[in-house]
Amino acid sequence: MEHLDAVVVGMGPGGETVADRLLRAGRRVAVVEENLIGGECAYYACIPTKTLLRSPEVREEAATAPGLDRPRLDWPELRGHRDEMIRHLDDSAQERGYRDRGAQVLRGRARIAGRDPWRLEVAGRECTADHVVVATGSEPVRPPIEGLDTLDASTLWTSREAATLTDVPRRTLVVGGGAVAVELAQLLARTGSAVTVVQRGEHLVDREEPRLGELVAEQLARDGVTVHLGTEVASVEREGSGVVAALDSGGCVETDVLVLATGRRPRADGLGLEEAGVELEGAALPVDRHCRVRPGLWGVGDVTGVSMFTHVAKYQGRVVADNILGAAHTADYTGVPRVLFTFPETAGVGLTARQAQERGIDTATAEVDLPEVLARPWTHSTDPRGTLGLVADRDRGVLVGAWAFAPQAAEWIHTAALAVRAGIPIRVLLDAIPQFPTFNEAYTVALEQLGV
Ligand SMILES: Cc1cc2nc3c(=O)[nH]c(=O)nc-3n(C[C@H](O)[C@H](O)[C@H](O)COP(=O)(O)OP(=O)(O)OC[C@H]3O[C@@H](n4cnc5c(N)ncnc54)[C@H](O)[C@@H]3O)c2cc1C
Ligand SMILES: NC(=O)c1ccc[n+]([C@@H]2O[C@H](COP(=O)([O-])OP(=O)(O)OC[C@H]3O[C@@H](n4cnc5c(N)ncnc54)[C@H](O)[C@@H]3O)[C@@H](O)[C@H]2O)c1
Repeated sequence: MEHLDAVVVGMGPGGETVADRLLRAGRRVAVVEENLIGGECAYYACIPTKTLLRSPEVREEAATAPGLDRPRLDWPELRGHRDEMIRHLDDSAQERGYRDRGAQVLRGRARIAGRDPWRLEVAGRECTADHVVVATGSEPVRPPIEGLDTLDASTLWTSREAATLTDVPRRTLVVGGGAVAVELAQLLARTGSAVTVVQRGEHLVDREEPRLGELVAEQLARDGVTVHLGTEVASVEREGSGVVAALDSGGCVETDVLVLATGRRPRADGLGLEEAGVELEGAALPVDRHCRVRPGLWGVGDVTGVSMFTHVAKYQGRVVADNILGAAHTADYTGVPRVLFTFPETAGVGLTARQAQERGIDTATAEVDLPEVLARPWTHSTDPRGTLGLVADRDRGVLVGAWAFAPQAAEWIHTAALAVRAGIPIRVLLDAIPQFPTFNEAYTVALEQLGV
């Protein structure tokens, strides 16, 4: 039986980051993937959705830029570009790339078959390793809606089917109100579907500042999306080629497709972890601050349940690779940006005002309307919009959170992300000199409003 330095189980962005770093350091590595090398992100999640959202965004920007007409959207062409971006669901080049770099590529579902040393079984083959990295991602949560089992794949989608869609449904019902629901609702509405969103929570994007949820709801209304808040789908029934969904608030929604966007759960079962003495925390693989589960066993990405983002999976991948290679690295999640690639972009980092108060922080907040205080929104669009909010700790004189709803917020939220992560004093931030005319200038105005 072959012995390796490390086996990486699951080749999404988390697993790929670890494998790449260990291979660069000359380690003997096997990578295991049961579906496509690149993971959910590359084929079914981040890449297709961001690709499909971009053309409608450009169209909107053109429509509000003086002297330009609203361009026509060619769906087959956009879909064709999406297909190229997701490599036509073909990872043979990725497999070849890893083999060329000296990695063993094992195709199939991995199972831990023993420990001391770690022993893995994949499609009837076994190997042992000093290190096993579990990077198996997450899967969609299926809510207990009566009648859901009677729907087939043509009428019941998860984000996977939505992100790889061929034809835009005439009517879509999106169940949920988080990142997946909002991005899909906007992209479907902007490519021609009549979209309804049914969200159980009282706000959209309910992990964020409630004000951000209001702004997102206003935007979806502009896009023609009907949003039901504080509502659940009680039951569904087939009717002809479509579906009728009964709402718990009374009334019903007729749709061609129902998309489940009700959260994701870490995918750690069936790996033989419990048999190896590892107890899961809920569905998540519990890791310490070095992303270690046990000596020689590591967890990376969505499976850890820490924060389900590609950038977090990649960060944890860097942390694990450093620790395996002997450079102790402790993970710190204080400045993780959370972006929705809607138009305008929606971004948050750090704590909401409520979370800060619950932690006993003497909290100061600010909210600025960007067109009121800046030149940039006006040079950018004839329909200038945008809001920036800040959350500060008065005693420490630092930012603990920020949120924004504005063009390009995905980029400039990183100013706040760095400030929160590094604890940059507000007096230093106030003495910074942001470029004129940019959205970044909003920080100076909002920081002054804090009065800290
Ligand atoms: C619609 C949608 C849009 C998103 N957009 C963004 C975005 O814009 N930005 C962002 O940061 N995040 C986004 N996310 C979240 C992002 O996709 C995940 O956080 C990211 O993919 C996690 O990476 P990972 O490496 O942990 O797992 P994954 O990408 O899920 O990869 C895990 C891999 O492990 C494999 N695997 C699982 N079990 C086994 C096994 N037993 N044996 C072998 N292989 C196995 C799977 O086949 C898969 O390829 C989005 C998510 C969704 C659903
Ligand atoms: N741009 C990005 O970075 C991006 C994009 C998409 C997804 N993601 C990540 O993927 C993960 C999953 O996203 P998500 O939006 O599926 O999950 P989520 O947990 O963020 O949101 C789920 C939402 O669905 C609602 N909900 C749950 N059950 C419901 C029910 N039965 N009926 C109606 N509403 C219900 C909840 O109130 C919640 O608002 C998140 O961690 C997210 O960060 C990131």
